[in-house]
Amino acid sequence: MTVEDYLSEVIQRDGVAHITLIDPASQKPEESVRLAVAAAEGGTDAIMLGGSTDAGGYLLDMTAKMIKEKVKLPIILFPGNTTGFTTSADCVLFMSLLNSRDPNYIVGNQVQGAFTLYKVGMESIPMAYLVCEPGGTVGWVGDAKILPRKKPELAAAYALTGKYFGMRYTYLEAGSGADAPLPPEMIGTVKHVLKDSILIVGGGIRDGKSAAICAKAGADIIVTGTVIEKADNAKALTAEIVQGAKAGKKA
Ligand SMILES: CC(C)=CCC/C(C)=C/CC/C(C)=C/CC/C(C)=C/COP(=O)(O)OP(=O)(O)O
Ligand SMILES: O=P(O)(O)OC[C@@H](O)CO
Ligand SMILES: [Mg+2]
Repeated sequence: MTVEDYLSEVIQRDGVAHITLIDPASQKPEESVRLAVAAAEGGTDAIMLGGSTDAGGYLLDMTAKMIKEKVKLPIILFPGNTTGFTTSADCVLFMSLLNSRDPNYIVGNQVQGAFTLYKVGMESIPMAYLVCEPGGTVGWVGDAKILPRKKPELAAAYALTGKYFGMRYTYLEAGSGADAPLPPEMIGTVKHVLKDSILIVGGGIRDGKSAAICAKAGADIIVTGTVIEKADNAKALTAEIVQGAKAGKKA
């Protein structure tokens, strides 16, 4: 089964899926494996690997291989540039930062990576990546024209543009470690125009309650990274966030 079909099944079954983001550059591969195992035990649905600085290469490759040995969940690449590719994963989010001012993040990195992807034949999912306020490191690195939280219709216009380009996923990003998750009004406005297209929401989600709010507002997939990397008990916190999201969707 493709990763895309697997995630669609999870969303069909539970209303929402949860993905754990691990930045291979933030810790040694052994520590990333420990986090991935804890997240899997806590009920996450997939592992995503990526970072906006020092995005890939040897550490990414080692981390993906070692996680694959211990965790049965799909490993999805979330590349900051072409170094974010490794054949040791199952799928890549082939994304365009649509609200970037830098053509390299809209299409340039993708052109550089296209033939690698063609030759290895890895599954890829076309995705509109939209960086919203505050935007964090990725907003700076990706030279984004940050989408204001109080103007959800601007984010919705970008999301529709991605959809009309044929992108099946849209990722509404507040930036890793954002003080607060994106407002439900923004998530709801974007999901309203996307209809059946998949909406990922991430950045600043730290507990079950905020995961529930994002899911109820319209997120199909919730991503958490920073909190899990910093948690004393990554398994328990993942379980709280996963259960919060899934219960929130049904509420
Ligand atoms: C498809 C290909 C080959 C490349 C895509 C290139 C694009 C569009 C990149 C977008 C801009 C960018 C730098 C994205 C990185 C996304 C990412 C992995 C962010 C999250 O990483 P964390 O480690 O949580 O946070 P940091 O930002 O602190 O690293
Ligand atoms: O690290 P956090 O704040 O959970 O953000 C996750 C993800 O949206 C970052 O790309
Ligand atoms: Mg990082």
